[in-house]
Amino acid sequence: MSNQIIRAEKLSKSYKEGKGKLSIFDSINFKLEEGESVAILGSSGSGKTTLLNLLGGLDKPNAGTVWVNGHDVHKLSERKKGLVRNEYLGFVYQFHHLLPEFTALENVCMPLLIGKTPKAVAIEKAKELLARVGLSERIAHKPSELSGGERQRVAIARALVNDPKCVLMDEPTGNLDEGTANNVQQLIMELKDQLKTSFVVVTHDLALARKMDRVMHLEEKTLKDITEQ
Ligand SMILES: Nc1ncnc2c1ncn2[C@@H]1O[C@H](COP(=O)(O)OP(=O)(O)OP(=O)(O)O)[C@@H](O)[C@H]1O
Repeated sequence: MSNQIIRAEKLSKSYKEGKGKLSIFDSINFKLEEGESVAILGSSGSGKTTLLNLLGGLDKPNAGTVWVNGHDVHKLSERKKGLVRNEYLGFVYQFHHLLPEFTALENVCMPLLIGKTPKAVAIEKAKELLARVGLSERIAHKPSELSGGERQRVAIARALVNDPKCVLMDEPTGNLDEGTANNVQQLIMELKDQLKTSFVVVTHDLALARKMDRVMHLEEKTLKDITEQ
């Protein structure tokens, strides 16, 4: 039997616009199996970030259902939704969203400490992840003392520290120069090959998208599988 990490059915999203509404998409379906990677492409403003936020339980749809590992996320209380997110999902954003006053190590520890993991265990796990992304020498640096690519590596380590079933990435290479973007792209590909984690990657980068198991295109309010095109 297939093991679906994320399933979305008949998702619709619109925003209020004056007296009317701005419809972003209508009745979208999406599914992601364990270990599978999916890229979401689409022009600017087509709703990619909005879709990712709905899949991750960060924003509510106007209609439709999202299940994360079988949990109907938008029916859960905020507290339970937070627990489901923390247990099953990791997030990487275009702008790393690291906490500026904390070191790389402390930033990566944070999801574990929120999940009540003992501090010594959290530190060991965070060090292991920082080594995996090639930052053993930078664990005591604060975000302002790291390069853009290094910050994004810390953000990826933080997203993985809870052993999530799935990592949702919103333009993870979008804010980086070409060389650094290639470097981070390479890391994502290594992690995809080494780990059992599923990935959903919103990107404008066709080369990165083509390396995922499936490629989806969000356009004119619908989501199409274009893997074979
Ligand atoms: N909170 C909001 N209120 C009103 N409109 C919004 C809101 N958030 C997003 N939008 C609109 O929804 C549309 C989709 O935005 P979204 O950020 O999902 O697009 P995107 O495909 O990720 O774009 P980009 O590639 O430029 O990041 C845009 O037209 C945007 O202006």
